[in-house]
Amino acid sequence: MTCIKTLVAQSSHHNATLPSNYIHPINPSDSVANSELERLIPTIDFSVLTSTDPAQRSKAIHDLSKACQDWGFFLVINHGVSESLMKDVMDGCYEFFNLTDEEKKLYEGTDVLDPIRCGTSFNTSKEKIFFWRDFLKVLVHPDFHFPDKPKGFSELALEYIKRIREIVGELLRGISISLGLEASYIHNFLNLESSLQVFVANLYPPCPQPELALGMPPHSDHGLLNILIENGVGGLQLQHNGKWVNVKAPPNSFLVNTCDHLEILSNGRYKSVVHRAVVNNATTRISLAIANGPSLDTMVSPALALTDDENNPPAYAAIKYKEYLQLQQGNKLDQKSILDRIRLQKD
Ligand SMILES: O=C(O)CCC(=O)C(=O)O
Ligand SMILES: [Fe+2]
Repeated sequence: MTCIKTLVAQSSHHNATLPSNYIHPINPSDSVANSELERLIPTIDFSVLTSTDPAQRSKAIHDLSKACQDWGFFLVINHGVSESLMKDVMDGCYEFFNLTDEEKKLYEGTDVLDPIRCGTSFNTSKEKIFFWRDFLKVLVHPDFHFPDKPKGFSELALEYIKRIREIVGELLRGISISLGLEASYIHNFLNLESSLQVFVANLYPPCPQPELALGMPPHSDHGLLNILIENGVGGLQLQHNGKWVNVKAPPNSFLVNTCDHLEILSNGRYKSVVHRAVVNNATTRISLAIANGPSLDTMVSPALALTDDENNPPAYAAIKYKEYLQLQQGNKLDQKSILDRIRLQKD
């Protein structure tokens, strides 16, 4: 399967049209919201969340709780990760995608749980219509794997994912408290000492007919929190009250979305947000998402303290994270289809 980068390089620039196996029937009800809504996306100031002043900290936890409940999405600012590390790791992604097809072929992988996998679309073995996206996915925690090219990329990535893990740890402490649980509840219950972290770099080259294509379909993510940065070219949209809201990260901020296992753990209080990536015909977009989940062999179920048999029965069946991940990565990416499989009927 040819990656998009090569496909674009091979096609003539004049009168380029989108190959028919990339044309998606666009749903006309998929309306894009006006930019007003975009300005309402919540922002969490990380320095306030980690403040030693209890009043400041509880205000930030309250904001975090509202962001998770109302949006499933927020920006994080003042997180302490240096601009140069963020830039260097993004440059590494760019250089990785610039390796030759032969070099990248070494990292292709065959199984959805292979530690290093690069490819195109989402899961070409299950798709008839493809997405305008190339990717690199690497399992980087609890064991660190990484491609050995380009030179120096692996060291940068290791430093970056460590910092992300610290930030995710703090966010999840705040989220535990906001759910009325002990600060360390999520960490202990989901064995975050050996949490799964996946490094996902996405490349969206310019597309000849962007209105007919999609970079990624509407979907939610596995895991707890996904931390995303991008190269200043917008394309991410999230679903909010039935509309698609464009999201663009202000320089040096993180885009954070809540994922399926937080929805399960919170018994539906914090729903994973559906999002997609659209493409453009002018500029290459790169995004880097770090997926942060439970440890692979954890059975995830709604927290006991958040359920009761009478008014609030468990809304999701318990499932091992590894099994969920295999289902999500091994099928077509489609809305919340895997979460829907484990929803329990409410009478
Ligand atoms: O590139 C983006 O903005 C979205 C990426 C994404 O949704 C993912 O990697 O799961
Ligand atoms: Fe995603």
